[in-house]
Amino acid sequence: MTQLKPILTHLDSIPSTPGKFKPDKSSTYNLYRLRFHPTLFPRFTLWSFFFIFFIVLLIFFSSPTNPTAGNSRRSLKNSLSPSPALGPNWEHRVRASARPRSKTGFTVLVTGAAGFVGTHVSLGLKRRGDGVLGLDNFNQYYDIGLKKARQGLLERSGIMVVEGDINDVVLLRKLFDAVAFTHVMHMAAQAGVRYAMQNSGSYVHSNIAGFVSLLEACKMANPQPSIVWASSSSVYGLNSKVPFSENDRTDQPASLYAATKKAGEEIAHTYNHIYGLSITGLRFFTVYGPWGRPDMAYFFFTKDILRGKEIKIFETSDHGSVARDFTYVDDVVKGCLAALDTAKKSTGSGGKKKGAAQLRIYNLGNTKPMPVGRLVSILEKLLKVKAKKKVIQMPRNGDVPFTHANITLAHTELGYKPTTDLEMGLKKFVKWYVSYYGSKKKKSSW
Ligand SMILES: O=C(O)[C@H]1O[C@H](OP(=O)(O)OP(=O)(O)OC[C@H]2O[C@@H](n3ccc(=O)[nH]c3=O)[C@H](O)[C@@H]2O)[C@H](O)[C@@H](O)[C@@H]1O
Repeated sequence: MTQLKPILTHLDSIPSTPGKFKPDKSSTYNLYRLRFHPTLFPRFTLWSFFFIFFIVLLIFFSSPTNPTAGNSRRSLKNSLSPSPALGPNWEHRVRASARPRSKTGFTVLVTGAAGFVGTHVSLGLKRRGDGVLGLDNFNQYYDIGLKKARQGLLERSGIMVVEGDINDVVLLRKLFDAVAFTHVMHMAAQAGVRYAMQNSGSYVHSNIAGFVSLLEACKMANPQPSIVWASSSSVYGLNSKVPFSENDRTDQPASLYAATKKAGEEIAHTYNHIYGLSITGLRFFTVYGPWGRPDMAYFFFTKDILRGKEIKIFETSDHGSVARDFTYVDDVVKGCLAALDTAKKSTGSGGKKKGAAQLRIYNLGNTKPMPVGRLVSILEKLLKVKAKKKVIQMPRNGDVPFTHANITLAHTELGYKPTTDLEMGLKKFVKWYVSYYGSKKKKSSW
């Protein structure tokens, strides 16, 4: 993002429509002279060749026809670009945002703070008096307008969201220099199961390289923070034993997304083992709710039902229903905060381990899997619109036929107890959706 700026600034001075370009007199005069001066002709040809080549390059790098490619280029730029000049005023705001209300409050860095769960977790922490600093790269995976609106929500609660990528090591160092974070709530990720078939690089960039970059910053910090991060139910992959328990095998992921989350769990093990970082991974089960992600089925089904557009309901190859353990976001937030509250301190400092540290994994699900068809009929009832449904066989796109969480461990150790059923959760979602987009079709760009 930061490296895009100079290019965009430059582009600002280039007319978008050549016909609208009004060169000043001197340049017209010079061009005139260049064009008709016989000795300068070869130089002009060379010059114009370079100019056109440069313009083509600019167009190629600044206006991707393929948002996917644009995304990965943008992420790459984020990681390579120098951080913006971050002055004393910036540091002052960063510190103010991260300062807890009481001495016992936590000082938390929330990555992916403008994301769906990141926003809710940030608000939950702030509400109870913890200091929260957000970090988000505002990538183009889905409507940036929605992310900016979430940022507005956070800012109104006194939470600053720094715009930057977890791969930006200079920025991370600045943040950790400015604030002694007691905890890191790591929610930043390339989410979505099916999109991995379009943009594999962004999963590696955010979920693997980005995670390592963040852990590097945490390991060097003094004191080291405790880390809670978002893993995924997708790590259970093609397992058929239900419900899914934390000690079940997780070695048959069905998507690259799942594979990168599984890799994250192994990476967490390494940083815990070598550097004494206290790390807790939370396996979220299809989290939904207000301010949700437009790429998720419940969200775009709502949009399409309201627009009278056909929706596709996946079924298994033997015509069985596909089911998910849909989990309401407020329940997940409670699990996240409980994980933070029970996290022990990291034992190392400045890159050196001083003793064994805590390493945990928990399922945060609802324990009541629902067929996708049932999700759709609840939406139809709430929206008072009949959906145009088409049942098709689940494409080979990384989806798994069902998920079902065993939450005994989270219940015992975190006191986690989901209380929102799908009807109630979708009712809250639809209420938000209609207030945000209107009951007709407002521009949700997914
Ligand atoms: O639990 C998780 O770990 C994952 O949950 C969701 O992934 P998913 O459960 O696939 O959620 P959706 O993409 O919203 O799909 C929900 C259900 O609708 C189905 N579906 C999806 C799309 C569609 O057009 N039709 C359809 O029937 C899917 O097969 C799935 O059963 C999130 O998108 C992931 O980021 C997250 O990590």
